[in-house]
Amino acid sequence: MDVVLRYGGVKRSADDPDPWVTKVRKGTVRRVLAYFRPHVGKVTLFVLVAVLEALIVVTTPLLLKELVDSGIAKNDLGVVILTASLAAGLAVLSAALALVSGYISGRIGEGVTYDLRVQALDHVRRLPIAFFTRTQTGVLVGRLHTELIMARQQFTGLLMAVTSLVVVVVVLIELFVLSWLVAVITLVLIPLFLVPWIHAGRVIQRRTGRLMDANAGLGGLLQERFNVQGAMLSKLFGRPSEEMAEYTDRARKIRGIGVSLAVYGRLAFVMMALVASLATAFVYGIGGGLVLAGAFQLGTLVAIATLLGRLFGPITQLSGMQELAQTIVVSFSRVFELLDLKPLIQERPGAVGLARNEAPDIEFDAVSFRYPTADEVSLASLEHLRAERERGEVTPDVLRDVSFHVPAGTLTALVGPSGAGKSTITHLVSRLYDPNAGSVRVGGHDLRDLTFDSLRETVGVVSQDAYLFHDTIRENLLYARPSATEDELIEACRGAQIWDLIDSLPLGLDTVTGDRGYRMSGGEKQRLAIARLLLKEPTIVVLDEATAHLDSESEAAVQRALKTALRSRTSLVIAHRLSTIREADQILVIDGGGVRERGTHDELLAGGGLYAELYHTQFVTPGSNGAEPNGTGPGLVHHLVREGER
Ligand SMILES: Nc1ncnc2c1ncn2[C@@H]1O[C@H](COP(=O)(O)OP(=O)(O)OP(=O)(O)O)[C@@H](O)[C@H]1O
Repeated sequence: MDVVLRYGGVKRSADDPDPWVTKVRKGTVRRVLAYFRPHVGKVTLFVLVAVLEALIVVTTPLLLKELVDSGIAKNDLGVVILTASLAAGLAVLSAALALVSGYISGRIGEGVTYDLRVQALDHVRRLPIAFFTRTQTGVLVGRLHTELIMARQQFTGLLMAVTSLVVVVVVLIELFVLSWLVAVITLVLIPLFLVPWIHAGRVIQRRTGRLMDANAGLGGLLQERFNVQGAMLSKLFGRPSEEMAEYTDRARKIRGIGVSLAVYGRLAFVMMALVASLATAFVYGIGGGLVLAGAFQLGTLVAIATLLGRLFGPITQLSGMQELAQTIVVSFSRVFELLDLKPLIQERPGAVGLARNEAPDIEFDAVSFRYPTADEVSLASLEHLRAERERGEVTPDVLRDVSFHVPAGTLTALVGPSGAGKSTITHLVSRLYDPNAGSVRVGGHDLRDLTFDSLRETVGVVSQDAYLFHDTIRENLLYARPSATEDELIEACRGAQIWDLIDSLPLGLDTVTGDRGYRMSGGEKQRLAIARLLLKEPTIVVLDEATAHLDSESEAAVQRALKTALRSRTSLVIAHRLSTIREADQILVIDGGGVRERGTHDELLAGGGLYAELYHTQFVTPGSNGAEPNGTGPGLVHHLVREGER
């Protein structure tokens, strides 16, 4: 049977949209325990140390008993010194053992969390791009990082609770041996002591869950708004006062929960100390009477009082044990949820590599494609909006029966209206997605038969908005080929027409590009991306030309860089510039998910179809931006876009 738990163990209904609600599947506990298997040696050692610690806890009161009854009462200084020294020695040993058990529990907790984290990171890395397009980054990072840190902390608590269990059992046995009456009274007092503690504990647990929600909410918002693109959008379009009000509101909520948590935390400890003191006073009262009545000696009373002082701490730890265990199971099951997500795109066993020496051709054979639905690729709990999923989302066909051939070493330009499917075609070439019908072949091999490594080496992609890591130019370039020498880096930068700029910077290749490359201009970023591509030396280039207007100097530089990049490679270019379109060996006019026209610029013009019609209205009619002597400007494509939107 499936169990629905709120993070931290409070039950909620199954249809509760709270992101902290997690369905814990049957068998999860066994799966969690499996992670302890490699650490069995350490767990055994930990239990042994716990038993030793418990034995010290119960031995010290016996020494005190001897000190009082055989030393002080019988006026024997030797016994007093011996028992006091032994008690001091045990105290030192106990402190040392506490350190050892802290170390072992840390090693176990960290070890188990490490294993799970590495496994999860490796798995998420393999998930298809569709997963990342659906998932809210902040929530994913939270699950792989923050929640696991929390689980690790709970581990330490749980292992401490194991020590406490041993201590409580041993102390109770000794209490019975010393005085069954006091032991029975203690057993009666324990529930009295536990009720307020458990109540405060539940409130704390609930509010901690709410605090995590609130923190995650603010964290997600900040991640979205404070990255460069978010900050830019908010500066250009944002409503500062409303945004500030939202931050303040969320921060206020966190403050409110934080204060109440501090109060409840303190209250719990005050209550614990109070009940423990009351119980001790009570036991002293009864025990004192029993000593006077001659039922037992003073030393026994001292031993009992000392034992009691050591009983309540471990009991409080034990009371939280179940919730700690539940929290661990829930955090693990949230990671298991990710691990159970099967990557849609996988390398098949026996996949082959492509020969690297010459450029292969590309062939689309009756390809149909629709983007995967949320249910196929992601988890509802990682998506911010779940409306689509709840409505039983169906995704429409984006490509229908697309067939074309890009001969080796030639350039094919894709043009067409916005949303026609051009980018989707390029995604299929780099196998970001697999087609639903038909096949995409490179060098005669279906992409699904090739190894990922081989495909990555063969296909190089330059997107419109080139992504750069927040690192130096050098590191960004080396990402494509870590073994590249300084000379190779410079040569690639020269080929990409970016070397003069880099050379003029005070730090040269060691200049930091800024978050997502925001310190570079659009043209510079694209040229850096081209340099990265040149270093990688792919035999197929997939390029999405920038639509943004560059100044004529950058424009010319990008064009020259592209010439180098595309030379003797098989190229598929989403073309936005007339110069590229004119130079293409073949133009495919994509419309409504299919190839509407195909041919060279001259053939298509001569054919008098849509392309020709658009070319004439856009470039030849009086008053248009016309002849475009340098062949730049996205006029034709923009016109095609408008046509597609009509
Ligand atoms: N990740 C995605 N998930 C679902 N649908 C998508 C996704 N990406 C694109 N689409 C849809 O697929 C269709 C084709 O999009 P695509 O990006 O291929 O068009 P395009 O021709 O490249 O357009 P543009 O010139 O505006 O970039 C569009 O209707 C788009 O909304």
